[in-house]
Amino acid sequence: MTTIGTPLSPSATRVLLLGSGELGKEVLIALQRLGVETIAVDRYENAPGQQVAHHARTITMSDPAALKALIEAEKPMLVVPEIEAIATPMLQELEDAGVVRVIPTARAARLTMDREGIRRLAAESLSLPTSPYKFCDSLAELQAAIDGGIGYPCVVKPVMSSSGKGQSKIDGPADVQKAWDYAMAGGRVSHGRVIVEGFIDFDYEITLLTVRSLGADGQVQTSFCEPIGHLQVSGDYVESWQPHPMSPLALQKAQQIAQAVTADLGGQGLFGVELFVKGDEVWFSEVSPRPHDTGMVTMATQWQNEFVLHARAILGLPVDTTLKSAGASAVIYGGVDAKGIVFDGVAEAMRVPGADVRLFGKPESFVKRRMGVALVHAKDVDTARSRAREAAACVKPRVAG
Ligand SMILES: Nc1ncnc2c1ncn2[C@@H]1O[C@H](COP(=O)(O)OP(=O)(O)OP(=O)(O)O)[C@@H](O)[C@H]1O
Ligand SMILES: NCC(=O)N[C@@H]1O[C@H](COP(=O)([O-])[O-])[C@@H](O)[C@H]1O
Ligand SMILES: [Mg+2]
Repeated sequence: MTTIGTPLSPSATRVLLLGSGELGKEVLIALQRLGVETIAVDRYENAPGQQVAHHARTITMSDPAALKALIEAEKPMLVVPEIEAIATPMLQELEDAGVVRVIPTARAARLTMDREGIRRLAAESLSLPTSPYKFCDSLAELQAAIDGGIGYPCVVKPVMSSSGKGQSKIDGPADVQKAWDYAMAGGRVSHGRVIVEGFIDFDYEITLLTVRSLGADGQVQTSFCEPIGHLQVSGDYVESWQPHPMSPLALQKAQQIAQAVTADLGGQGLFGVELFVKGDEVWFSEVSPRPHDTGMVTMATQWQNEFVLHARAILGLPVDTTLKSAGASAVIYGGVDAKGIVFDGVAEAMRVPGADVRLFGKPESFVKRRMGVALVHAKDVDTARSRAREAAACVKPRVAG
């Protein structure tokens, strides 16, 4: 039975988020609405989620000692990782010692923290279809992996990175050195290791949001949201839409893959399972054991968006993954390198039929930093996509003053 206490009192249900960017901010809002006491942690001050939580803490989350000290001091009921770059072996230690429960599990956070853990689990332990791949620790190893079977074109990524940071496509021998150097500069934590993957020439790619929640019988049950289609540029998402049409066979395979990988990772919560699809063929790409950036579209399309679903699932509450409307999201990038920027054109964006805008409130903008998102609901996905692009284009970030 789920019991929720009163925030800021001895009975409080305390939840600590490790990472408080745009995704964490919405999870925190969902938790606040349920009367949960929230602690928002990030690597820098005034992160989006820190602006809406009861408490804000700033630490180096990849430092095991700092992480342990924080969790022991805060004594949360649940620790919810929101980003990959966390000292996950320490989370595992604390979970094993019974100090905290990690969402969905410490093992899931550890395996998905870098590309190697989750790829080996999916391809080698669960025998799920993936692109061919090799892990390499030097430029020479990278070249040997390509020559030894991965071939061209291929994709190189730092083992620890997200949102496409340090990722590039190699079309031929002339690109190899550049891809290696770019990966070395782009990882979240300095690591000399990369994955090189054979390029999958997919028709489309989706995120299948998958929820592990408790049923009335107290057993974990798995539910799926409608597939989310998305468009990525340089490994970073720029547009997403829901529902994405799929053949019955491809959808069935996608759900089977999502079921297998989330069941193995275990625990309760929402997962973003990334899949490539060509005809009826489906490949597993990766999984986030937490809300997914492309899933921001669910703020416009579902009765319970992905953040509400995550909050409810982790607390043992029932979930409903039903679609409310077709819709789309389009990313608003910073466009400038500056602190304390301002946004013009928000009203114009909101005048686009069915449109809404989220500005994340990040204290510092970079040209390619995601600062906001346009969300649109419409009668069909094509209309929603063009309106979301139109709304996002109305918003013009600039240096203040
Ligand atoms: N093997 C591949 N074949 C074809 N395209 C690929 C391959 N690997 C990655 N991509 C493209 O690059 C995108 C980003 O890759 P991936 O999801 O591995 O990176 P990421 O940095 O983890 O991104 P995010 O954190 O946003 O999920 C994919 O969504 C896909 O569009
Ligand atoms: N693909 C993963 C993803 O979208 N993660 C989201 O981006 C934030 C980091 O943004 P930042 O790099 O701008 O600080 C994370 O905190 C999370 O909300
Ligand atoms: Mg991805």
